[in-house]
Amino acid sequence: MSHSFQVDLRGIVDLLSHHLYGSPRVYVRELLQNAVDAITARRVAHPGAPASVWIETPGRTPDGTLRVHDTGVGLTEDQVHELLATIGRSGKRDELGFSRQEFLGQFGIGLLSAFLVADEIRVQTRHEGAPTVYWTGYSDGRYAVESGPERAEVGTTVTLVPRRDAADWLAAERVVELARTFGEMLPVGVRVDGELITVETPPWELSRAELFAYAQETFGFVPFDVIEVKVPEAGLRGVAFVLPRPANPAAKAGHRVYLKRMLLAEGAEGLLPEWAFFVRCVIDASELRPTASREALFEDSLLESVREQLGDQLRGWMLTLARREPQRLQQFLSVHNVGVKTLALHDLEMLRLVDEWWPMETNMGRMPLAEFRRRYSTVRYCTTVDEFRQLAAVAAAQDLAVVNAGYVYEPDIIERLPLLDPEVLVDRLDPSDLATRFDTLDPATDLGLRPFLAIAQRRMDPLGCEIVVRAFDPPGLAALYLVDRESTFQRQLRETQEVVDEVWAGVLAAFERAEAATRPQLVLNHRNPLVRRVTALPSPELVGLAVESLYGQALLLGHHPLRPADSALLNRSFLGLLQQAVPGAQPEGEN
Ligand SMILES: Nc1ncnc2c1ncn2[C@@H]1O[C@H](COP(=O)(O)OP(=O)(O)OP(=O)(O)O)[C@@H](O)[C@H]1O
Repeated sequence: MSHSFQVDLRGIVDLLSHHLYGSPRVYVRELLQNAVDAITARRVAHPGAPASVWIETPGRTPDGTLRVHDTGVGLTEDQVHELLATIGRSGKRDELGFSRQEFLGQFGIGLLSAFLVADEIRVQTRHEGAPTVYWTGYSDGRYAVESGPERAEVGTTVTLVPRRDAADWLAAERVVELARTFGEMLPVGVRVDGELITVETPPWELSRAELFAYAQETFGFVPFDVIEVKVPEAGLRGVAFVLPRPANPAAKAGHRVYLKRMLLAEGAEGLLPEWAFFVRCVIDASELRPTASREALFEDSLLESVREQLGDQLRGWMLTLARREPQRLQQFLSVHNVGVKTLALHDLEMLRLVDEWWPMETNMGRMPLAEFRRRYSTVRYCTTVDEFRQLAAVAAAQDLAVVNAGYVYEPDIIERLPLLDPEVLVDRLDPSDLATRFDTLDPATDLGLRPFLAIAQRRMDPLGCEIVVRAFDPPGLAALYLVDRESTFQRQLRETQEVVDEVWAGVLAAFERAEAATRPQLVLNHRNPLVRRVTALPSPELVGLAVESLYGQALLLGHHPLRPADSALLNRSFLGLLQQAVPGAQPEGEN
């Protein structure tokens, strides 16, 4: 023997209100949607049939109910039983059960959302050639069908008897606001208490000049540019507004999405590729699907294809700008370079665009990488801003052109340049290579410095640093602390070993190299007058203090991390020098 499921309507309404819909506000959307669909259905058979929807709010009706009237197709008594009173049954599917493309609704649950704000829903409806039917549904699951006076016109009136605690949701002001939010782009005129809330022209049909005004009114900014977008296979048309200010790449870009001209979401995600965070879109699509709550786009292969095509269109806009208005492209890049750089990591065209147009900081002035290559052939670069700041002037003085690739994605972009042209040479600057370009001293001077170097090296030994004296420009720079990449790695390795347990420390030890091969260098500049005086100091104690101070200053200048031993040294050398400098202090060796 077979039985039918029993449905507890209260449970279903609870499910809808707490788990499906974000807020009771959606009741306005669902009622508007049903009214518009009914008009669409009627116009299939009678294209000239009247098409209007009007809402009366409780303040305007004699019994304090909210009424939604439409001139749609109406329902017969049989349809009322089948469609209104059966949850999950929709008149908007074809014989095979597929949702029909011309309608907004598809799930057969929308009307239930009225129970979020009403205890009782009344439907008075007349289908062409059939008597008027009166249906009343209660939130406890009962419903009644009756006959009554004939409606003058074909169509439907849905009446909501407000639930006491939901009266706010039905107040005139709120209803106008919600009807406008959801329905202002609908192709059918909608009035609330006599006021027309639908717009004459939707944004995707506005002229360029009007679009700038629209963006200002809707989003509160004057866009950098407006881009028309289109994906015919999804019945999608719309506009992308380029933000005039940088957007946070981590913040999800939300777009105003309409499906068949009904608002789906003001902050819909997933419409554009993630990198396209520099635009806000307003689009309408007839073929994209909503989730059941109608608050987000359903993720399917069509949405994926839309994302790809919209991404192509935005990329195309940038490339056209590069060709026709390079100045404007540079302005755009100065605002949105992070987005474009992200794109350049995956896309050769974008890489080319960054290469040609994005002015990078270099120690020879700002210029795009392409120009840098034309002038200096090899793209030599620093990977941190600190390293660049420390070495830029010294490198320039040795005629070594260096790019500051210390900002996000720049090293990866530079490393990808050979994909554009295999001839391109890129080279990450190893600071210790710089020292090989410095001049060595003549043998006599070198010999004379031996005693000084012996004392200085003893002071540097506990710090694991090698001291050398070279001559280099600019003469104003007394000392440089140079760490090659390998020793930076080794230092990090040692620091990690100190904090991990024994097993890991053992594993990491396998990577450790002999210390001497990779010691950082403190390079003193013999062209600097102060350094020359320091090398000539008679007192070993003073030499030690001076060398320690130069070491500390070089560390600070290069923004190198200070270990506890370095901080202690800085402190000691500063106080030591102070003692030497302040008259009346204890003489050397008596402390
Ligand atoms: N104003 C109306 N005029 C004519 N028929 C209506 C009206 N409102 C509802 N109906 C009928 O009742 C059915 C159920 O409506 P309901 O809003 O619950 O679901 P739906 O619109 O089909 O789908 P969805 O859940 O996606 O909104 C509709 O398919 C339609 O046939």
